[in-house]
Amino acid sequence: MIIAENLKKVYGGDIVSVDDLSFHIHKGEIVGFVGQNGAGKTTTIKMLTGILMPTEGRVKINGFDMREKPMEAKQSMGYIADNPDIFLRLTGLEYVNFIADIYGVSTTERKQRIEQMAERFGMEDSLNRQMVSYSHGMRQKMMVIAALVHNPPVWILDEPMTGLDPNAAYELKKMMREHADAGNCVFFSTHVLEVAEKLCDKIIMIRKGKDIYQGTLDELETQHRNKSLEEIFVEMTHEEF
Ligand SMILES: Nc1ncnc2c1ncn2[C@@H]1O[C@H](COP(=O)(O)OP(=O)(O)OP(=O)(O)O)[C@@H](O)[C@H]1O
Repeated sequence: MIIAENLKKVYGGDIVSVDDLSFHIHKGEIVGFVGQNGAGKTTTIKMLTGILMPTEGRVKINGFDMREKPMEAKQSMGYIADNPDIFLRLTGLEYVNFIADIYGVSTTERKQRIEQMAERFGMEDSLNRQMVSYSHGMRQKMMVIAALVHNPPVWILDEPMTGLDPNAAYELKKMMREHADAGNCVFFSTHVLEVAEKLCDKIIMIRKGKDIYQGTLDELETQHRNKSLEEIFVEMTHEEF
């Protein structure tokens, strides 16, 4: 459902942020994307979502090539950026309706989805307040609701748990599992290794823009006997200064 082929991104002519990165994410999978600060996770996610054009390589979402069929590719995905501080003058409901209008979601469908997700995140009573008055976590919850209001098959989430309280994080993890189990896929970046450990079918670990591991956590732990994921991560992403 997500195909990244030989992705490369060079900023300003000489900063190689992502370098020859390839992966496939299939139906039914939750895949965690991990790596140190500055490893190239957000840059990769921006290429997957069509926000940034790759310097080299290509992206396919749900069978649609991002260069040739950008509208179809984008229609197939729900994307949560790493910063929820946008459109703060709108109320939560106005923001979600604005996104639902862009995707052409019918009134009945959006009402049902907004109500259902607002209830799961405990946001029912805050939908009519301006987002400027929200806490960071509440803004993050609205980003999740808006990103999923068109019921996209492919979810691409950049550090989605940041700022969420334990209840909301629990709900989102449950939603991710339900979504994958229904024959869709979820790709998300995280610094929280316990989340990756508990939730993901596979992980992709990158270092300086290159992948250093792709596969299941079981395989990784078998390769590094008697070590925790944290110890393995530190060992594999360690840089010589
Ligand atoms: N607009 C830009 N111009 C120049 N360099 C950039 C730009 N955006 C990112 N970079 C560089 O690309 C590299 C990867 O950055 P990126 O934001 O993709 O990392 P990340 O893995 O998401 O990091 P973090 O975990 O801190 O969010 C870093 O060296 C960063 O400085």
